[in-house]
Amino acid sequence: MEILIYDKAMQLEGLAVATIGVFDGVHRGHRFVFEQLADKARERKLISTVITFDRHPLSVVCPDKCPPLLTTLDERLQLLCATGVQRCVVLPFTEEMAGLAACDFMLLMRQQLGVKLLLTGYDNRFGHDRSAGFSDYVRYGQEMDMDVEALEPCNITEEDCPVSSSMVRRLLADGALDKVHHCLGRDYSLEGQVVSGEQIGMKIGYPTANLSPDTHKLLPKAGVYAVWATIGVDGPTLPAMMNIGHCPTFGGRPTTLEVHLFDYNGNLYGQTVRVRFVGRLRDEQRFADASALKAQLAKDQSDALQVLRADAEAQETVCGK
Ligand SMILES: Cc1cc2nc3c(=O)[nH]c(=O)nc-3n(C[C@H](O)[C@H](O)[C@H](O)COP(=O)(O)O)c2cc1C
Ligand SMILES: Nc1ncnc2c1ncn2[C@@H]1O[C@H](COP(=O)(O)OP(=O)(O)O)[C@@H](O)[C@H]1O
Repeated sequence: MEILIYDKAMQLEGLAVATIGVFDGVHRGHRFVFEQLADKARERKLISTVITFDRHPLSVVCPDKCPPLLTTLDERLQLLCATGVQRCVVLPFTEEMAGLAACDFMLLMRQQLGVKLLLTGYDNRFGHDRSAGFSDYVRYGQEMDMDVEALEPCNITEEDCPVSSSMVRRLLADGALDKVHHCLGRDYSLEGQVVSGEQIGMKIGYPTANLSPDTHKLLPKAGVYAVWATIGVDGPTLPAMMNIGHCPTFGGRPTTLEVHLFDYNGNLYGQTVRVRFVGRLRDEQRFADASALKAQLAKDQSDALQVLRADAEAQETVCGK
Protein backbone atom coordinates (compact mmCIF):
# COMPACT_ATOMS: atom_id res chain seq x y z
CA MET A 1 0.00 0.00 0.00
CA GLU A 2 1.25 3.46 -0.94
CA ILE A 3 1.04 5.81 2.08
CA LEU A 4 0.94 9.51 1.26
CA ILE A 5 0.83 12.37 3.73
CA TYR A 6 -1.31 15.15 2.27
CA ASP A 7 0.12 18.59 1.64
CA LYS A 8 -1.34 21.57 -0.19
CA ALA A 9 0.82 21.02 -3.28
CA MET A 10 -0.18 17.34 -3.58
CA GLN A 11 -1.19 16.28 -7.09
CA LEU A 12 -1.73 12.55 -7.33
CA GLU A 13 -1.51 10.62 -10.59
CA GLY A 14 -4.32 8.36 -11.75
CA LEU A 15 -8.04 8.22 -10.99
CA ALA A 16 -9.27 6.82 -7.70
CA VAL A 17 -12.28 5.33 -5.98
CA ALA A 18 -12.11 6.57 -2.42
CA THR A 19 -13.76 6.32 0.93
CA ILE A 20 -13.10 8.61 3.83
CA GLY A 21 -13.03 8.10 7.58
CA VAL A 22 -10.99 7.72 10.76
CA PHE A 23 -11.40 3.92 10.67
CA ASP A 24 -10.35 3.65 14.30
CA GLY A 25 -9.78 -0.01 15.10
CA VAL A 26 -9.99 -1.12 11.45
CA HIS A 27 -12.76 -3.45 12.61
CA ARG A 28 -14.78 -5.92 10.56
CA GLY A 29 -17.30 -3.25 9.57
CA HIS A 30 -14.46 -1.15 8.16
CA ARG A 31 -13.07 -4.15 6.33
CA PHE A 32 -16.50 -4.74 4.76
CA VAL A 33 -16.23 -1.19 3.39
CA PHE A 34 -12.75 -1.89 2.00
CA GLU A 35 -14.05 -4.99 0.22
CA GLN A 36 -16.63 -2.84 -1.56
CA LEU A 37 -13.87 -0.37 -2.38
CA ALA A 38 -11.76 -3.14 -3.94
CA ASP A 39 -14.76 -4.42 -5.95
CA LYS A 40 -15.44 -0.95 -7.36
CA ALA A 41 -11.74 -0.41 -8.10
CA ARG A 42 -11.65 -3.63 -10.15
CA GLU A 43 -14.94 -2.95 -11.89
CA ARG A 44 -14.07 0.64 -12.88
CA LYS A 45 -10.29 0.30 -13.15
CA LEU A 46 -9.68 2.92 -10.48
CA ILE A 47 -7.11 3.04 -7.67
CA SER A 48 -8.64 1.95 -4.36
CA THR A 49 -7.91 4.76 -1.95
CA VAL A 50 -8.60 5.28 1.74
CA ILE A 51 -8.57 8.88 2.90
CA THR A 52 -8.02 9.12 6.61
CA PHE A 53 -6.89 11.61 9.25
CA ASP A 54 -3.70 11.67 11.26
CA ARG A 55 -5.71 12.23 14.44
CA HIS A 56 -9.33 11.98 15.48
CA PRO A 57 -11.20 15.05 14.15
CA LEU A 58 -12.86 15.48 17.56
CA SER A 59 -9.42 16.06 19.11
CA VAL A 60 -9.37 19.32 17.12
CA VAL A 61 -13.07 20.20 16.89
CA CYS A 62 -14.16 19.29 20.41
CA PRO A 63 -11.32 17.78 22.49
CA ASP A 64 -13.60 17.10 25.50
CA LYS A 65 -15.66 14.72 23.37
CA CYS A 66 -12.72 12.90 21.77
CA PRO A 67 -12.79 9.22 22.85
CA PRO A 68 -9.68 7.21 23.72
CA LEU A 69 -8.63 5.40 20.55
CA LEU A 70 -8.52 1.74 19.61
CA THR A 71 -5.56 2.29 17.28
CA THR A 72 -2.67 4.71 16.93
CA LEU A 73 -2.00 6.07 13.43
CA ASP A 74 0.82 3.53 12.97
CA GLU A 75 -1.45 0.66 13.97
CA ARG A 76 -4.21 1.91 11.65
CA LEU A 77 -1.80 2.12 8.72
CA GLN A 78 -0.42 -1.35 9.37
CA LEU A 79 -3.92 -2.81 9.56
CA LEU A 80 -4.98 -0.92 6.44
CA CYS A 81 -1.97 -2.35 4.61
CA ALA A 82 -3.22 -5.84 5.36
CA THR A 83 -6.62 -5.13 3.75
CA GLY A 84 -5.15 -4.86 0.26
CA VAL A 85 -6.14 -1.20 -0.22
CA GLN A 86 -3.82 0.27 -2.87
CA ARG A 87 -3.36 3.79 -1.58
CA CYS A 88 -3.86 5.62 1.71
CA VAL A 89 -3.83 9.40 1.94
CA VAL A 90 -3.33 10.73 5.47
CA LEU A 91 -4.74 14.21 6.00
CA PRO A 92 -3.24 16.24 8.84
CA PHE A 93 -6.44 17.31 10.58
CA THR A 94 -5.84 20.98 11.29
CA GLU A 95 -8.27 23.77 12.25
CA GLU A 96 -8.15 24.80 8.58
CA MET A 97 -9.14 21.32 7.44
CA ALA A 98 -11.93 21.32 10.02
CA GLY A 99 -13.26 24.57 8.52
CA LEU A 100 -13.69 23.18 4.98
CA ALA A 101 -17.27 22.81 3.75
CA ALA A 102 -18.20 19.41 2.28
CA CYS A 103 -18.20 20.87 -1.25
CA ASP A 104 -14.68 22.33 -0.86
CA PHE A 105 -13.47 19.09 0.65
CA MET A 106 -14.86 17.18 -2.33
CA LEU A 107 -13.13 19.61 -4.69
CA LEU A 108 -9.83 18.94 -2.92
CA MET A 109 -10.39 15.19 -3.35
CA ARG A 110 -11.30 15.63 -7.02
CA GLN A 111 -8.53 18.05 -8.00
CA GLN A 112 -5.62 16.89 -5.87
CA LEU A 113 -6.32 13.24 -5.06
CA GLY A 114 -7.90 12.26 -8.40
CA VAL A 115 -11.09 10.93 -6.79
CA LYS A 116 -13.51 9.99 -9.60
CA LEU A 117 -15.83 7.90 -7.45
CA LEU A 118 -16.58 8.55 -3.79
CA LEU A 119 -18.14 5.77 -1.72
CA THR A 120 -19.92 6.98 1.36
CA GLY A 121 -22.59 5.72 3.71
CA TYR A 122 -26.07 7.23 3.50
CA ASP A 123 -25.65 8.64 6.98
CA ASN A 124 -21.95 9.57 6.64
CA ARG A 125 -21.26 13.27 7.00
CA PHE A 126 -18.09 15.16 6.40
CA GLY A 127 -17.11 18.80 6.12
CA HIS A 128 -17.82 21.79 8.31
CA ASP A 129 -21.45 22.09 7.15
CA ARG A 130 -22.88 19.03 8.85
CA SER A 131 -26.29 19.95 7.42
CA ALA A 132 -25.19 18.65 4.00
CA GLY A 133 -26.01 14.99 3.44
CA PHE A 134 -25.84 12.23 0.85
CA SER A 135 -28.11 13.88 -1.75
CA ASP A 136 -26.06 17.11 -1.49
CA TYR A 137 -22.83 15.14 -2.04
CA VAL A 138 -24.32 13.57 -5.18
CA ARG A 139 -25.27 17.04 -6.46
CA TYR A 140 -21.86 18.56 -5.67
CA GLY A 141 -20.25 15.55 -7.35
CA GLN A 142 -22.21 16.15 -10.59
CA GLU A 143 -20.81 19.69 -10.70
CA MET A 144 -17.21 18.47 -10.50
CA ASP A 145 -17.35 15.19 -12.47
CA MET A 146 -17.22 12.95 -9.44
CA ASP A 147 -19.64 10.06 -8.95
CA VAL A 148 -20.94 9.54 -5.42
CA GLU A 149 -22.35 6.15 -4.47
CA ALA A 150 -23.72 4.75 -1.25
CA LEU A 151 -21.92 1.95 0.54
CA GLU A 152 -23.91 -1.10 1.51
CA PRO A 153 -24.76 -0.95 5.21
CA CYS A 154 -22.47 -2.91 7.50
CA ASN A 155 -23.64 -6.53 7.63
CA ILE A 156 -21.49 -7.50 10.61
CA THR A 157 -23.31 -7.20 13.87
CA GLU A 158 -22.88 -7.77 17.56
CA GLU A 159 -26.19 -8.25 19.40
CA ASP A 160 -28.09 -7.07 16.31
CA CYS A 161 -26.24 -3.73 16.05
CA PRO A 162 -23.78 -2.96 13.28
CA VAL A 163 -20.20 -3.07 14.49
CA SER A 164 -18.79 0.37 15.25
CA SER A 165 -15.66 1.80 16.86
CA SER A 166 -17.70 3.19 19.75
CA MET A 167 -19.24 -0.26 20.33
CA VAL A 168 -15.76 -1.82 20.53
CA ARG A 169 -14.68 0.94 22.95
CA ARG A 170 -17.67 0.12 25.20
CA LEU A 171 -16.93 -3.61 25.06
CA LEU A 172 -13.29 -3.01 26.06
CA ALA A 173 -14.42 -0.79 28.93
CA ASP A 174 -16.58 -3.75 30.06
CA GLY A 175 -13.69 -6.22 29.65
CA ALA A 176 -15.77 -8.28 27.17
CA LEU A 177 -12.79 -9.64 25.22
CA ASP A 178 -14.69 -12.35 23.32
CA LYS A 179 -17.08 -9.81 21.86
CA VAL A 180 -14.19 -7.46 21.12
CA HIS A 181 -12.51 -10.28 19.20
CA HIS A 182 -15.73 -10.91 17.26
CA CYS A 183 -16.00 -7.24 16.24
CA LEU A 184 -12.33 -6.68 15.41
CA GLY A 185 -11.71 -10.09 13.86
CA ARG A 186 -8.58 -10.22 16.02
CA ASP A 187 -7.56 -9.64 19.64
CA TYR A 188 -7.13 -6.12 20.97
CA SER A 189 -3.51 -5.15 21.47
CA LEU A 190 -1.37 -2.30 22.69
CA GLU A 191 2.28 -1.41 22.74
CA GLY A 192 4.26 0.56 25.30
CA GLN A 193 7.78 1.50 26.25
CA VAL A 194 9.04 -0.24 29.37
CA VAL A 195 9.54 2.34 32.11
CA SER A 196 10.71 1.86 35.67
CA GLY A 197 8.28 1.28 38.51
CA GLU A 198 8.65 0.90 42.24
CA GLN A 199 10.99 -2.12 42.12
CA ILE A 200 8.62 -4.27 44.18
CA GLY A 201 7.98 -6.90 41.50
CA MET A 202 11.48 -8.33 41.51
CA LYS A 203 11.43 -8.57 45.33
CA ILE A 204 8.27 -10.67 45.38
CA GLY A 205 9.52 -12.96 42.60
CA TYR A 206 7.30 -11.52 39.87
CA PRO A 207 9.20 -8.79 38.01
CA THR A 208 6.82 -6.75 35.89
CA ALA A 209 7.59 -4.58 32.90
CA ASN A 210 5.66 -1.34 33.42
CA LEU A 211 4.30 -0.21 30.04
CA SER A 212 3.76 3.36 28.97
CA PRO A 213 1.48 3.31 25.89
CA ASP A 214 0.46 6.20 23.62
CA THR A 215 -1.61 8.57 25.78
CA HIS A 216 -4.57 8.46 23.34
CA LYS A 217 -4.78 4.67 23.42
CA LEU A 218 -7.81 3.08 25.07
CA LEU A 219 -7.03 0.83 28.04
CA PRO A 220 -9.28 -2.16 28.61
CA LYS A 221 -11.18 -2.45 31.90
CA ALA A 222 -8.89 -2.61 34.94
CA GLY A 223 -8.05 -6.17 35.99
CA VAL A 224 -5.82 -9.15 35.31
CA TYR A 225 -5.38 -10.55 31.78
CA ALA A 226 -3.74 -13.47 30.00
CA VAL A 227 -1.70 -11.92 27.17
CA TRP A 228 0.85 -12.74 24.51
CA ALA A 229 3.80 -10.35 24.89
CA THR A 230 6.11 -9.50 21.98
CA ILE A 231 9.44 -7.88 22.78
CA GLY A 232 10.57 -5.16 20.34
CA VAL A 233 9.70 -5.10 16.64
CA ASP A 234 10.51 -8.70 15.78
CA GLY A 235 11.56 -10.16 19.11
CA PRO A 236 10.08 -13.28 20.67
CA THR A 237 6.40 -13.59 21.59
CA LEU A 238 6.02 -15.09 25.07
CA PRO A 239 3.10 -16.08 27.27
CA ALA A 240 2.50 -13.52 29.99
CA MET A 241 0.01 -12.09 32.49
CA MET A 242 -0.85 -8.47 32.91
CA ASN A 243 -2.44 -6.22 35.49
CA ILE A 244 -4.12 -2.92 34.66
CA GLY A 245 -4.85 -1.13 37.91
CA HIS A 246 -3.69 0.79 40.93
CA CYS A 247 -1.85 -1.86 42.99
CA PRO A 248 -4.04 -1.29 46.09
CA THR A 249 -2.01 -3.86 48.06
CA PHE A 250 0.90 -1.45 48.03
CA GLY A 251 -1.08 1.67 48.89
CA GLY A 252 -2.44 2.52 45.41
CA ARG A 253 -0.90 4.44 42.47
CA PRO A 254 -2.09 6.12 39.29
CA THR A 255 -3.14 3.52 36.68
CA THR A 256 -0.24 1.22 35.81
CA LEU A 257 0.07 -1.48 33.17
CA GLU A 258 2.33 -4.27 34.36
CA VAL A 259 3.22 -7.39 32.47
CA HIS A 260 5.04 -10.42 33.86
CA LEU A 261 6.51 -12.62 31.11
CA PHE A 262 6.75 -16.32 31.88
CA ASP A 263 10.11 -18.06 31.50
CA TYR A 264 11.90 -14.80 30.86
CA ASN A 265 14.73 -13.23 32.76
CA GLY A 266 16.25 -10.21 31.05
CA ASN A 267 16.35 -6.46 31.07
CA LEU A 268 13.45 -4.80 29.25
CA TYR A 269 13.91 -1.19 30.31
CA GLY A 270 13.72 1.17 27.31
CA GLN A 271 12.44 -1.54 24.96
CA THR A 272 8.92 -1.73 23.62
CA VAL A 273 6.57 -4.58 24.46
CA ARG A 274 3.33 -5.28 22.57
CA VAL A 275 0.62 -7.19 24.42
CA ARG A 276 -2.28 -9.02 22.79
CA PHE A 277 -5.23 -9.45 25.17
CA VAL A 278 -6.51 -13.02 25.04
CA GLY A 279 -8.56 -13.51 28.23
CA ARG A 280 -9.66 -11.59 31.31
CA LEU A 281 -8.90 -13.51 34.49
CA ARG A 282 -10.22 -11.40 37.38
CA ASP A 283 -10.65 -7.95 38.93
CA GLU A 284 -7.76 -6.35 40.75
CA GLN A 285 -7.98 -6.87 44.53
CA ARG A 286 -6.41 -5.51 47.68
CA PHE A 287 -4.51 -8.31 49.46
CA ALA A 288 -3.62 -8.40 53.14
CA ASP A 289 0.10 -8.51 52.37
CA ALA A 290 2.71 -9.28 49.73
CA SER A 291 2.65 -13.03 50.38
CA ALA A 292 -1.13 -13.23 49.84
CA LEU A 293 -0.64 -11.35 46.53
CA LYS A 294 2.19 -13.73 45.62
CA ALA A 295 -0.03 -16.78 46.19
CA GLN A 296 -2.68 -15.23 43.93
CA LEU A 297 -0.05 -14.46 41.25
CA ALA A 298 0.93 -18.15 41.17
CA LYS A 299 -2.72 -19.05 40.55
CA ASP A 300 -3.02 -16.28 37.92
CA GLN A 301 0.00 -17.73 36.15
CA SER A 302 -1.55 -21.16 35.91
CA ASP A 303 -4.92 -19.68 34.79
CA ALA A 304 -3.18 -17.52 32.18
CA LEU A 305 -1.23 -20.50 30.82
CA GLN A 306 -4.43 -22.47 30.43
CA VAL A 307 -6.09 -19.66 28.47
CA LEU A 308 -2.99 -19.13 26.30
CA ARG A 309 -2.57 -22.86 25.59
CA ALA A 310 -6.17 -23.02 24.40
CA ASP A 311 -5.54 -19.94 22.25
CA ALA A 312 -2.41 -21.46 20.70
CA GLU A 313 -4.30 -24.67 19.96
CA ALA A 314 -7.15 -22.74 18.34
CA GLN A 315 -4.61 -20.85 16.17
CA GLU A 316 -3.03 -24.15 15.11
CA THR A 317 -6.44 -25.50 14.13
CA VAL A 318 -7.14 -22.41 12.02
CA CYS A 319 -3.68 -22.45 10.40
CA GLY A 320 -3.75 -26.20 9.88
CA LYS A 321 -7.00 -26.02 7.85
C1 LIG B 1 -0.79 -10.55 36.81
C2 LIG B 1 -0.69 -9.53 37.89
C3 LIG B 1 -1.75 -9.38 38.77
C4 LIG B 1 -1.70 -8.44 39.78
N1 LIG B 1 -2.77 -8.31 40.64
C5 LIG B 1 -2.72 -7.40 41.62
C6 LIG B 1 -3.82 -7.24 42.52
O1 LIG B 1 -4.85 -7.91 42.42
N2 LIG B 1 -3.72 -6.33 43.50
C7 LIG B 1 -2.61 -5.53 43.63
O2 LIG B 1 -2.58 -4.72 44.55
N3 LIG B 1 -1.58 -5.63 42.78
C8 LIG B 1 -1.60 -6.54 41.79
N4 LIG B 1 -0.54 -6.65 40.92
C9 LIG B 1 0.44 -5.59 40.88
C10 LIG B 1 1.59 -5.82 41.76
O3 LIG B 1 1.20 -5.19 42.95
C11 LIG B 1 2.75 -5.12 41.10
O4 LIG B 1 3.16 -5.90 40.02
C12 LIG B 1 3.85 -4.93 42.06
O5 LIG B 1 3.43 -3.87 42.90
C13 LIG B 1 5.15 -4.60 41.38
O6 LIG B 1 5.23 -3.26 41.01
P1 LIG B 1 6.54 -2.65 40.37
O7 LIG B 1 6.68 -3.19 38.98
O8 LIG B 1 6.30 -1.14 40.35
O9 LIG B 1 7.67 -3.03 41.22
C14 LIG B 1 -0.57 -7.59 39.91
C15 LIG B 1 0.50 -7.75 39.01
C16 LIG B 1 0.44 -8.68 37.99
C17 LIG B 1 1.57 -8.81 37.04
N1 LIG C 1 9.90 -12.23 33.49
C1 LIG C 1 9.95 -10.87 33.46
N2 LIG C 1 8.83 -10.16 33.17
C2 LIG C 1 8.89 -8.82 33.18
N3 LIG C 1 10.00 -8.12 33.43
C3 LIG C 1 11.14 -8.77 33.71
C4 LIG C 1 11.16 -10.19 33.73
N4 LIG C 1 12.41 -10.58 34.04
C5 LIG C 1 13.14 -9.47 34.21
N5 LIG C 1 12.40 -8.37 33.99
C6 LIG C 1 12.95 -7.00 34.12
O1 LIG C 1 12.61 -6.55 35.42
C7 LIG C 1 11.95 -5.28 35.37
C8 LIG C 1 10.84 -5.22 36.38
O2 LIG C 1 11.29 -5.45 37.69
P1 LIG C 1 10.50 -4.78 38.87
O3 LIG C 1 11.14 -5.15 40.16
O4 LIG C 1 9.04 -5.09 38.72
O5 LIG C 1 10.84 -3.29 38.63
P2 LIG C 1 9.94 -2.04 38.17
O6 LIG C 1 9.24 -1.64 39.37
O7 LIG C 1 10.93 -1.03 37.67
O8 LIG C 1 9.03 -2.49 37.09
C9 LIG C 1 11.40 -5.21 33.95
O9 LIG C 1 11.25 -3.88 33.47
C10 LIG C 1 12.43 -5.99 33.15
O10 LIG C 1 13.44 -5.13 32.74
